[in-house]
Amino acid sequence: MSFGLKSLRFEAHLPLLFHQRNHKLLKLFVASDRRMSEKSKAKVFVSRDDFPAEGMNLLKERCDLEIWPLKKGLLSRDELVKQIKVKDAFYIALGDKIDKELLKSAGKNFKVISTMSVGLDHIDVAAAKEAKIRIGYTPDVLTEATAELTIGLLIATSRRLFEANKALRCGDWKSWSPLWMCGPGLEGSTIGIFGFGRIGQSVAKKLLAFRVSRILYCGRKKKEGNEIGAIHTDFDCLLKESDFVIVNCSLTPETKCVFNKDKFSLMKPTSIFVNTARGGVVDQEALLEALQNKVIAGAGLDCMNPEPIPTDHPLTKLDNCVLLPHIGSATFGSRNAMGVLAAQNILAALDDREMPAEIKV
Ligand SMILES: O=C(O)[C@H](O)CO
Repeated sequence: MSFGLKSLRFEAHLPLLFHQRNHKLLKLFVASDRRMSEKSKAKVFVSRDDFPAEGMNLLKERCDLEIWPLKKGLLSRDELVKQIKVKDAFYIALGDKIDKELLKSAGKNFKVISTMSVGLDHIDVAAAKEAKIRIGYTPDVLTEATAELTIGLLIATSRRLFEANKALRCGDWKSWSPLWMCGPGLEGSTIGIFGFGRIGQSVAKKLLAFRVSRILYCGRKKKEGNEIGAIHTDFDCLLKESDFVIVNCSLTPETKCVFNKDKFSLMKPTSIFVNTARGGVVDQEALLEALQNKVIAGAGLDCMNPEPIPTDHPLTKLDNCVLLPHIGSATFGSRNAMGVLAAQNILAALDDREMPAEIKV
């Protein structure tokens, strides 16, 4: 009986012993797994140290980050060459140029470039594809912010907000004056939108609230305007007919410098030109001349060439030109969402999963 009891007691301890042994094994396994995953953590190079924290924190959980400190100055090409040899991924932004030569230096583990931008003109996408390197970008999350800024710039330019503000500060506001600081209004006007993708369409929808009379657009998308009554037209017709010409296309070899001297000369002398896309779409010298010679009435630019534009550039001297430092997507919400999406793109690519926003060529 007692033997039986002992044996029973012994047997009763068995699961415990088994559990303890397994627990030890489990602990060993977890430790070695942790060591392994630490050893095999993906190496990500981050091109500047002021990206929004939420996206960075997502990456930090799973990757070893090497972050370029801006106090060392802007990132050099040599540094990128050094980094692409030894990293698995790049987390970059607009100023970081990724060309074919650089991609040739990519090490065997390099898998993915994630840019915190919707524009891809700083990346040689075809060369990346050839090198089997995936590219993530950040569409959609900045559409509304950029469209809002476009409307803001349109009004700031046509209604001469910066000029009026400067005049007030200089003491040039002597009295209320019937025609002082007048400009064209949006109501009843014809708007021309060059590039009718996500941002162009959002700008068009917002403009309906201003009771514009017609919205013309040109670009590859021909039917997208139907729903809101916008009219697809050819480029020259858009320039000739519009009171406001808005650029919302991406910069590609086809759109490079499409706004040149000939095209500005087709526009109305009263028209306003607004660009929230890329400076490279415009022949800037031709625009400068058009503004100086009053071929067109004014321009509002959120992007130019180069960026930053030198502070003594002749465009900065013109009262009929409003310049903003590429802030189209600069709302807290958009920039944060862009940062998170850029991080999610990297994590997905490192796992060989579908990326939330991958550019396919
Ligand atoms: O391409 C982009 O994302 C914009 O130009 C910056 O937000």
